Amino acid sequence: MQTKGSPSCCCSFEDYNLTTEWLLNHTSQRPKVAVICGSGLGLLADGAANKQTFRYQDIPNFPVSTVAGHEGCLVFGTIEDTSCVFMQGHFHLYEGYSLCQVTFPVRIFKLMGVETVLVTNASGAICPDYKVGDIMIIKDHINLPGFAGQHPLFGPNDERFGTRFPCMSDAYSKDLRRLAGQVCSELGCSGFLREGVYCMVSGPNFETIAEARMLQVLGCDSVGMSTVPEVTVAKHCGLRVLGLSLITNMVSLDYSREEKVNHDEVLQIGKMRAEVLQRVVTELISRCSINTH
Ligand SMILES: O=P(O)(O)O[C@@H]1C[C@H](O)[C@@H](CO)O1
Ligand code: HPA
Repeated sequence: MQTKGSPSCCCSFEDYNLTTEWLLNHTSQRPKVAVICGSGLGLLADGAANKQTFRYQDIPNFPVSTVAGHEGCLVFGTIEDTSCVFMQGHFHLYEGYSLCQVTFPVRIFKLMGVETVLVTNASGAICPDYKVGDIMIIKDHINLPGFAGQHPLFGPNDERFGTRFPCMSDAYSKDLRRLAGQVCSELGCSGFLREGVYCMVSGPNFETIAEARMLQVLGCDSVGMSTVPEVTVAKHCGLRVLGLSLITNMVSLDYSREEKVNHDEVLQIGKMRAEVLQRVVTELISRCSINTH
């Protein structure tokens, strides 16, 4: 693979194949569902049985996690009869990875036979009605880095994965969103369930107040530093996507507000909601292949 920071794709089809082959040779699992765990949400894998864990550093071509709250492990397992793979920790532009590296695992999952990707993250609330601890089903996203030329599909298009100009108006599966709503209400989460628009910024700094106000005007309900590249690449290669965002902090929209956000707080809220999110994810996986297309 080329060095970090390439402006366009730095991973060849051979790179993807090599990693896929390595994983297929090291596990008997053939996952149908992949779960990408956001900051502080690695515990989502705890609901799986028959677990087999690989450290990212031991998987050929895999990037490694450099951020607290991202364990850096790929966990295979089963939920009921569904074979799944969990990424305990994902990759970010702000770590110095190219978007091709950030999204590398998504194409590996596709080549392994995954059909559905469940992406989770931590985000700050722009919508003033939201509360810390809310779970937001992602209805749509704004790819702000994409507007500035940072896009995971920049560069020559590999038709083996998908078309040059993918449609993104239905990136988040309606069926899966409906199912997530149903599962959350059955598990008693309706009181803190939302559906909204997630905006990706590159980070690593949290937003200024002027930036936060701009995001509000743009129609964002929450803001974070991940997910959009993975979802874009997943949609490009025909995977079904569900996105769940945990609201870990209120973004300051007001110069008189004294609270200052920090990453420890983000991780702490993740811990607080990990158990309930784990139940939601486990239930969703056990039902998603039966109830949706
Ligand atoms: O990796 P995600 O998007 O879940 O985590 C958010 C964005 C930054 O990585 C971090 C900031 O606290 O949380
Ligand atoms: N802004 C950007 N990313 C985030 C935030 C935030 O307030 N909270 C968690 N990730």
